[in-house]
Amino acid sequence: MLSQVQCVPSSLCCSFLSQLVFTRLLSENSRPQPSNGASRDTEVFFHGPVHLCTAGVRAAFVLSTQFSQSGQPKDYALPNASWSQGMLNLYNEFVEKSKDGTWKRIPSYRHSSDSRGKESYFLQFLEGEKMSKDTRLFLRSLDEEGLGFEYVMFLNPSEKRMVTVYQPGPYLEGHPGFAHGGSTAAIIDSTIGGCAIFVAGRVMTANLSIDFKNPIPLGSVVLVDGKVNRMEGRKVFLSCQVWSADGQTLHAEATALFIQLDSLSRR
Ligand SMILES: CCCCCCCCCCCCCCCC(=O)SCCNC(=O)CCNC(=O)[C@H](O)C(C)(C)COP(=O)(O)OP(=O)(O)OC[C@H]1O[C@@H](n2cnc3c(N)ncnc32)[C@H](O)[C@@H]1OP(=O)(O)O
Repeated sequence: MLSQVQCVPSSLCCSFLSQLVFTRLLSENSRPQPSNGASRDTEVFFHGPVHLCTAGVRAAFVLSTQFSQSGQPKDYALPNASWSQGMLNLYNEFVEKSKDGTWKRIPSYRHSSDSRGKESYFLQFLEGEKMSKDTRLFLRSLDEEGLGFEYVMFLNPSEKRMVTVYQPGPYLEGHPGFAHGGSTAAIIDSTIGGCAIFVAGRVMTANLSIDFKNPIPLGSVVLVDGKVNRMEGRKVFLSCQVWSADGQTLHAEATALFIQLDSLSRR
């Protein structure tokens, strides 16, 4: 694990740069788009066939990490090589529970603009808004598998409940060996955010209160279990618990208030 972590910064850097080069070789519509100014630097950096070859290999890798074989945006809420056996076990458990329709796996994309179609809530959320292709969803912002947020959400519509099977990676470190509390807040916010969206459509977090009970070891697997408790007008009240995979350790408890939005146009 250590060697993997140590080699990642340069690998991420290469990946980023080769993304930029690759976008120059593809049509304007290809993703990801280079950021402003960076492409000029990249042009200089990648002079010469060796660099271009390296860039091509890296670009192919990056492309394969962002698109499925069908050319559709990649769904990141599916197993990958970084998932531990514990993560796979819980995933399989919920896939099994989904067979009778009680639970439903929620697909997860890197860009809000990829999340179109009937599964999408982003489209509904951003209807009429400009959907940028230059942004990334926070929890899917890293290129390499296993370094950040590895997770899959399952929705139980009748219970208004969302469970996230979550494996925090080494780039989420706070205290040595443990997940940063902010990363835990982010996965809680997203889990209950999904619940609130299911119940109330366009919402934003107004308040999130977390009691951190036990630190979460990096690389461990936890269950983030959130649900809607009640709605009062535009206010959606939720609660959430974060448990170790074996159910023996309560890592965190949270309550939250989400507010249903009338419109984003005034923002
Ligand atoms: C099938 C489904 C699949 C889904 C699959 C999804 C999977 C993937 C999910 C990813 C999900 C990402 C989830 C990220 C969620 C963010 O992280 S959102 C980002 C963080 N939040 C923000 O930036 C919000 C900033 N705040 C604001 O914009 C505004 O303050 C708000 C929250 C929209 C509220 O403003 P407002 O609409 O003007 O409402 P306002 O009149 O102030 O308040 C309404 C009521 O709420 C009360 N209230 C407001 N704020 C508070 C507060 N902090 N405390 C207590 N009461 C409050 C007010 O007192 C008022 O009460 P009443 O007088 O009606 O009784």
